[in-house]
Amino acid sequence: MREAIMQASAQTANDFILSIDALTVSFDGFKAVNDLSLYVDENEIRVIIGPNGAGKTTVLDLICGRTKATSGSIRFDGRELTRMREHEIVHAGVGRKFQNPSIYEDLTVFENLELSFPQGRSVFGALTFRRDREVIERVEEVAELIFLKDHLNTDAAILSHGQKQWLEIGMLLIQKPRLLMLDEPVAGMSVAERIKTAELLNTITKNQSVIVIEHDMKFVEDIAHRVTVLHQGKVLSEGSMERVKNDPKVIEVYLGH
Ligand SMILES: Nc1ncnc2c1ncn2[C@@H]1O[C@H](COP(=O)(O)OP(=O)(O)OP(=O)(O)O)[C@@H](O)[C@H]1O
Repeated sequence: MREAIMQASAQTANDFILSIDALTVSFDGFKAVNDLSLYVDENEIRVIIGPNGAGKTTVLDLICGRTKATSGSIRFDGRELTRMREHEIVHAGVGRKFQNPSIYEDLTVFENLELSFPQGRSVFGALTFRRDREVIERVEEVAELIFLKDHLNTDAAILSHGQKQWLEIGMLLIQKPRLLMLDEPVAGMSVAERIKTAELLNTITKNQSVIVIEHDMKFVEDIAHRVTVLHQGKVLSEGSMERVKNDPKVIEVYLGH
């Protein structure tokens, strides 16, 4: 662990797409994230696991600017995120998906994706912009990635729970984030949908990095390049799934239950 941090610190910040150093957030004196350091490579899938209340969601909230750090640094693509506002962080290339899908149920799959196309977010309203070839091609490309190419004209309301989750991932992908953060993306999905979601994440990390919070260990094994185990706001263990699942400290506080 110490070795990994020393190795990480020996590299320059630019070697990582995301470098978190000595990050702390205190809520009325309670440190939900406590002197945390975490480094994510380009095109890496990092999975964060840990018991309830370990600070996993808070870390994502800090990265996307929803929660402000008490101290420490979050550098993304060479920029300091702790001083930026939420929308500036989105523009810098960080996409975040929450647990419950927030799609427009009364619009079709095509329209949901079109709405999320960056140029669609004009003051004149997303639905009025011209459906030029670039938008249509990008929507179709993303729909194929998220397994919804044959459902472009389907109302989002009648999609399965898993398809809704994919649609929301697609709405983030269309903005080409360099870092995508997903909070329990396969919760409530069927086994077949979980397998396809793993396939989707493995495909997209050819071009971007992904951080996933997950409790489903089979899914973690299928996707993780590296796993970070959080406990009481700190890194308890980090490395390959194999290494982490055999770490006695991890078994004691998390996997053994
Ligand atoms: N805004 C807040 N104000 C006060 N306490 C908070 C706030 N946000 C989080 N906490 C506390 O910080 C701790 C970490 O919460 P967090 O939601 O990050 O944990 P988690 O690892 O994501 O847990 P879970 O697996 O249950 O989602 C918890 O004790 C939580 O109650």
